Order: sequence, then structure tokens, then C-alpha cells
Amino acid sequence: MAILLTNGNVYCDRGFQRTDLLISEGRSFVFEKPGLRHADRTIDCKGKLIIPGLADVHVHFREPGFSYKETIRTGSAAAAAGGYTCVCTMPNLNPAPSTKEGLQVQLNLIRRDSLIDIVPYGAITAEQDGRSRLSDMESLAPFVCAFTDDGRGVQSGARMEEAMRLAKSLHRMIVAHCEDESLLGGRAIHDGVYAKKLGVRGISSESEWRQVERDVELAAKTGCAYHVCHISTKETVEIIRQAKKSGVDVSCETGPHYLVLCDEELQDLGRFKMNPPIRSADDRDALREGLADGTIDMIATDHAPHSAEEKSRGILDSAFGVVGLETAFPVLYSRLVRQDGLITTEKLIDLMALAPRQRFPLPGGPITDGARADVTVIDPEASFVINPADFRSKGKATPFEGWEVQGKVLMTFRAGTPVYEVEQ
Ligand SMILES: NC(=O)N[C@@H](CC(=O)O)C(=O)O
Ligand SMILES: [Zn+2]
Ligand SMILES: [Zn+2]
Repeated sequence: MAILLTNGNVYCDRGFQRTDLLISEGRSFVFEKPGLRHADRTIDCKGKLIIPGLADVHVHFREPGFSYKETIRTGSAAAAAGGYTCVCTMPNLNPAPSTKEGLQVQLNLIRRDSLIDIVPYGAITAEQDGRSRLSDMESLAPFVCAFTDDGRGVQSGARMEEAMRLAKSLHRMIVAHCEDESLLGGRAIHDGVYAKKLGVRGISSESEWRQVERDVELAAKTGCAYHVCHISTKETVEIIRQAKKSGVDVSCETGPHYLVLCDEELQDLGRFKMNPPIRSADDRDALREGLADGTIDMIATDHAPHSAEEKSRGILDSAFGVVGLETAFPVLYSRLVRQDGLITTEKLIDLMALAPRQRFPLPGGPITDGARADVTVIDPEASFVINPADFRSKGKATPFEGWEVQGKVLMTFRAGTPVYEVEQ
């Protein structure tokens, strides 16, 4: 089926261009001048943004092992509804992708059930505990985007160094959830104003940045390409800024919630709990600065669904993790682009669609004539209120519940096939 998107603002190589886009036989065709051509369906996209399908290098789809929280089918439907055509799935699964056999279970489910491209991670350590022997990295390498033990930090520096040396020889990155468990200090929330208010000891910033500092040195020493997950503290931003200046092959991501919330806004609800925790206003501002100056390379949601029961025990006792795929674009577009003018729409698209594909080996990319049609259509003016009942995800816990936002995903195409279309 050929679909013609007319009069949209198409994000081409050199920014937005007012043009028509024909999606046919899985590919995009960009026309400079409108004219007659065959299409089975024509959609008027006047005033709409037509952008490369978004890519998220950090999601938890919970299958195999925890399908009561999310499945490949529900997770990929949520991704498509959020404008994503490609995601990387984290390895805290059962069986875990620490062996080829473990990974194969997930690969089979992806082939059967996914609506979009999913490129899994392989585990770093065999038991995903950051201490045990390395996973079967060699046999996993051809099938994974990179290696990570996300969910936990690699506690042993020696093990991390060994992993980096092997990953480098396999031409794969090491991706790290940085959390030194000996430095946590407290639990559940950031050690800041809200922890004081509740009278508890929170999680120190040091537990994150000390491990980033260690790993950056190991990356410099081994020459391994290294990427840091969900950075949340001002110290981490500065460590990565300096490491980049000195030529270390390092990149990082942060999540929407760290950019638009701080611990002064927390409420005693499970939907405000994730790891790392939402930090102080100073941390949030440093992350925004790091985003604007290029220290932070990309935005990843860390979409981490749990059951309603697991998120019902308040901020101190609920499970760590919030969903993000269906809110990331509108939240960031509304706040960072439209409200605050911190970044341009083009920069946001770079952070959410292009930069991930420059750093990770992922399908999709810029909209060019003849390229595979991984394309998202957005209405930048449409506003709506975030209501988790509308989510495709099984997970409903989001700190953005009730927010009024603008920038609505209307359609998502993966390889030319519509995988999401808004109900009109
Ligand atoms: N981010 C979270 O709060 N939770 C993640 C694990 C992780 O990303 O560290 C999960 O798997 O639930
Ligand atoms: Zn993590
Ligand atoms: Zn995660």
C-alpha cells in the first residue's frame, strides 16, 4: 500500500522542509514539488511534523520472565504509540541474555510479537550481579546492541575492566547502570529535601558518580566505547563533560523525569519512584545545561513497567521504575522546547531519534529519498492531558499523570507499515 503524506514539515537532512512524503514498498520518497502520483491513501499533514521514528536505547519489556508487568507485544505497542520505531531492551529477564540460549528465548518472542525494531542488550555478568564471571559475551555479540547489567551496577572494578577489554575486541560498547552499593547511604529516594521531610535517609549522589568516575578511567585505560545509563546528578554531568574533553570514548543518556522534575515536587506515591531517584533542583538544572551543551548525547526513557500492586505501596516501598514511552516526546516538547526554549525542536529530534542511532548499531535514521520508512507524524499544536488509562503499556505508573502537554503522536510507520494510528 502506498500512502502519501501531503504538505507536512518533513525533517530531512538539513532541518524541516515543507514537502510531500510518499511511503511505498517500505520506503520514503521525498518530493520537492507537489504533483500527481499514485497513492492508495492520502493524508493531509498540513502543520504536522514528519520526523524519523524515535529510538530509545533503554527500555524494559519484561519478557521472558515477567510478562505480568509487560510483554514484547504491549511494550512495542506502547513504543509505537509514543512515536518510537526502534528500542533496545534491558537484560534483567528470566532467562537472562547471559547465554545465547537465554537470549534466543527473547529473540523468538521479538520475531513473533514485536510491532517495531527491538535490539536487545546482552548481560555483562553471568548472574547479572556485577561480580560473577562474565556472560558468554562472544557468542552474544552478533545479536546484541551492546552489553549491560542494567538494574544493578557492576560492583567489581576488576570485572568491569575485564568486560571492557572483551567488549572492545568484539566491537561492542559497555553500557552501565552506575550504582556503587557500598555508597548508597539510604534507600528509595534522593538524599535531599524530600527525604528530610519524610525523616528518612535517601540515596546519595555519590553512589552514582563514584562509579561513573571509576568507569571513565577504565574506558580511558582500555579504549572501550562506554555509555552511561540514566545519569541523574550534577557531578556525573561534570565528570562526563571533562572525560569528553580529554578524548575518552564516552556517551550518556538521561531520562525525561530527571530533566523536568526535582525532589521538591515529589509525592508519597509509587509513580514518583525510580532508580536513580529524582534528584535536587541543582541536579536537574545541571542536566539541562548538559543537554544544551552536548555533554548529554541522547534521551532514553528507562521505560520500567511494574504491576499496579507493585507500585501501590507509596514512594518508600513500591518497586523502582516508571513507564515513559508514551509520554516522553510530548513532555519534553512541551517543557524544554515550547515552554522553556532550552532546546529547538530539531535538537529534540536529534536527542530522541538520530543520536541513539549514531552511537548504537540500530536500524532506521534520517528521512532521505529511498530510505526505509521509519517515520512518525506529530501534531505539534494538539494538547491533551496525560491519562495512564490510555496507555498501551501494562505499566501505568508515571510522574506525569495529569500533566497537560502538547505534541501528539498521530501515526508511526515502521518500514512503511503503520504500526500506530491515533483514534480520531
Ligand atoms: N529504573 C528503574 O527504576 N528500574 C529498572 C531498573 C533500572 O533501570 O535500573 C527496572 O528494571 O525496573
Ligand atoms: Zn538502571
Ligand atoms: Zn533500566
